Amino acid sequence: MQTAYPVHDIRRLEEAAIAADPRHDLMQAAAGALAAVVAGELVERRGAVYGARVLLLIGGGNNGGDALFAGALLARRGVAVRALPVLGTPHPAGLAALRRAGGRILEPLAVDEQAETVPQGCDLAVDGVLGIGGRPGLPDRVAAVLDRLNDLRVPIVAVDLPSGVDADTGAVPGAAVTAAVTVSFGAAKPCQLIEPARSRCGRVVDVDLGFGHDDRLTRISALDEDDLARDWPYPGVTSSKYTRGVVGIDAGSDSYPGAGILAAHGAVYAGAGMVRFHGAEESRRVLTGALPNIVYGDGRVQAMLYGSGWGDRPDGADVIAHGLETGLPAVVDADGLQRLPAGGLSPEWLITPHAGELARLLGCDRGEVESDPVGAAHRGADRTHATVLLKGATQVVARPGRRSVLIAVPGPAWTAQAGSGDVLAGICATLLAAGVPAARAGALGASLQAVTAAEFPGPVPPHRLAEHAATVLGRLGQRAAGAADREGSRS
Ligand SMILES: NC(=O)C1=CN([C@@H]2O[C@H](COP(=O)(O)OP(=O)(O)OC[C@H]3O[C@@H](n4cnc5c(N)ncnc54)[C@H](O)[C@@H]3O)[C@@H](O)[C@H]2O)[C@@H](O)CC1
Ligand SMILES: Nc1ncnc2c1ncn2[C@@H]1O[C@H](COP(=O)(O)OP(=O)(O)O)[C@@H](O)[C@H]1O
Ligand SMILES: [K+]
Repeated sequence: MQTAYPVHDIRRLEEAAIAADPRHDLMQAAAGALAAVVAGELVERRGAVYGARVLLLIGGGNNGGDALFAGALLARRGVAVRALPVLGTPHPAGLAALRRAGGRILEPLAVDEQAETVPQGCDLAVDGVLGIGGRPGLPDRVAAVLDRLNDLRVPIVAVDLPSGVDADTGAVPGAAVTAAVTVSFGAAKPCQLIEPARSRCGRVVDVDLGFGHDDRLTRISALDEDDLARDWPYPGVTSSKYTRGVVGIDAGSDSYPGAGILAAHGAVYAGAGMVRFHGAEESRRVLTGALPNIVYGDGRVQAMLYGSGWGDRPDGADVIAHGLETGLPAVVDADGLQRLPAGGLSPEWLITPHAGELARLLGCDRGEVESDPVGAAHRGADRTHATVLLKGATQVVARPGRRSVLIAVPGPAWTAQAGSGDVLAGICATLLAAGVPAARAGALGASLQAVTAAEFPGPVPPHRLAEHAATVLGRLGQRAAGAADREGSRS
């Protein structure tokens, strides 16, 4: 699990670290770590540090200061360092340090000349334009320099974060750096975890600056495959179908029978103890042949799924309202999302909108949701009183009244196809039926689908991907059992 903090919290952590030890010079520590990473890249890419040519892109804040002090350290190791001020007035002490070490400061040139100053044969560029003080987007003249670096295939090491991205939301609304490596100081920023900024970071090196923690921090916590393997509710030696959980599925319609079929595949292949199908007649006909283990009579159920493929089902709102009265946890997906009770749901319920569906719930544009998925997921949870899994390139889980969020393991965009959402809803309902709390169910379910798509890449249809998820769970379960055995033999 990796945890990022919003910029205002990172500033608080910095202040606390400085207050705790005023002599600890954070900028020198940052610059030292940055220089070491750049040196490592130079060795990897050209075999030696000495004699390399490095261009520093310098903005007017402390991010530029980090780059200048790192440049001074590199110059002392025989690197030909040139600094190009591209924004604002460069950090004066950093400039002086670079000069003393033998680095060259290029004249800030006229708007249309900046791009020409990128030297031929430049081995690497350092992006010290903007850090956590940056507003997203970069002026055209900086974009021109980046284009030139890109044309010359010069790799960029970003200082703290790639300049131009929105550090808190992960949005990339204008020109921005695409880094080969990002050297991130003190704590991870949300842009390291949220697309499209995440892909702009390249390899991330986290540098510890001795920041502490406190309970007021907003945590943006990203699951990894180890978390998925450890937290999945595998059957134990004494499990029965009831302890594993009975999933009730009310999904599909005569117009969209596939959704019911796909949701049932998701539930079965995610390991439900039993699946009771209460959905469309048309879906049933296929399911009896395809998945003969599914039952159709009324009986015990531990979690429900409503809404996938309902279309314009007229009694949908009543079905959900009745489900709420039973007190069982449930997933509400797709068309069910337009039929939520005015009084809201419950935090034990998981709703699974994509950006368009959440925008409709919030009465805003899809673009607004996509440009700040964490913020939008919060608003969705607060509005519906339910736990929200916002689907998309980055899958965010938010709980009502809670600022911290979970982010699922990222996966390839192969899952961006009709029917994936239905399978995912079935997977999440299985987790609820097994007793997993709604937030963890959303994060684990989305992670399983992503990890499966990464392991079985290509245009695999969603019901086949569901089958592959069973294979992945088998593998993860063995790994988790092995890890538990090793842990047991140590203690
Ligand atoms: N404060 C600390 O304790 C530490 C800070 N460090 C560095 O300091 C950075 C933050 O420094 P700053 O707060 O000075 O902020 P930045 O270096 O991100 O730059 C802020 C400056 O750029 C201008 N600016 C912002 N967005 C712009 C845009 N889109 N176009 C044009 N100009 C824009 C602002 O007006 C401001 O003058 C961190 O990212 C990190 O690199 C490190 O040295 C580690 C310790
Ligand atoms: N760019 C992307 N990269 C990775 N996964 C994606 C991307 N876009 C969508 N997904 C995932 O694909 C699935 C699509 O679900 P959804 O849009 O609800 O499809 P449907 O409702 O048609 O079944 C979700 O799990 C979503 O998070
Ligand atoms: K930067």
